[in-house]
Amino acid sequence: MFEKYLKIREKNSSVLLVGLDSDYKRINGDVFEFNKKIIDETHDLICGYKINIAFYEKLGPKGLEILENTINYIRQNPEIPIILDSKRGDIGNTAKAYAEYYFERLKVDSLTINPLMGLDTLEPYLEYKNSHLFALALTSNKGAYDFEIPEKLYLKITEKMNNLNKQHKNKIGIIVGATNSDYIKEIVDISENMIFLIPGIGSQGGNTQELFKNLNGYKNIFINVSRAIIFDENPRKKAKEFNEIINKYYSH
Ligand SMILES: O=c1ccn([C@@H]2O[C@H](COP(=O)(O)O)[C@@H](O)[C@H]2O)c(=O)[nH]1
Repeated sequence: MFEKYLKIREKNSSVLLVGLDSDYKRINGDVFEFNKKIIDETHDLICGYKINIAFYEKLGPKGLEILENTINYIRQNPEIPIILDSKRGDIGNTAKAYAEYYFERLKVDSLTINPLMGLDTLEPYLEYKNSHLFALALTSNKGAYDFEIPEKLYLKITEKMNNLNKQHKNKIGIIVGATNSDYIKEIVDISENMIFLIPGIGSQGGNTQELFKNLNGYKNIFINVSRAIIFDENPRKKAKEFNEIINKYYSH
């Protein structure tokens, strides 16, 4: 996934990660056709797609079929990284079951995980040769102020993930929210090569200029935008606009 990321970032001059949070309640018609249109309109402007599994699980078996069809459709262009946002975290035996579905059957490039239960819960995923994980570190919601920020968990998680990333040769990244970007400075200081997956720009109101000030030139980033692109009346135009704003601050 790391190599794929570097290649497409350069090819498309983009760090934009479009989120397929395709809530059927906001879609008139077929969810797969909706995704297909977004992918057709944006594939040359993006650095990857993030698919949040919640919007597919809530449709039951049909939703999982749409999820698989969407992944297969994106995979027709094997250069594009696919991140499954499932925020899993469980004991090894259960993590192994998740890993089988995500990496053997769906064959996604990366998965979001919740590292709260400890490093042993990540091992089943890392056994796969080409697997990659994004660990929640500093989330974009106000609840980040309940535990992550006051207990400095975001720094402890970053430190552990940075070490793990060195051991596992770029198979780990972290999630850091643009809405709490003041704390990103400290994260940058202790991160070496990990990719940051950054949600919070767009519908959640994160400030792009502030974010880049705090990133202080850190290069390995994905900036996720979901609702503000996919539910716009012109997703291609919107994706271009986000890309332009981001590229005002990001030098490729
Ligand atoms: O801290 C986090 C972790 C994950 N997310 C996810 O990112 C997208 C954001 O969607 P928008 O529509 O651009 O707000 C969504 O899938 C979240 O579950 C996050 O927002 N914050």
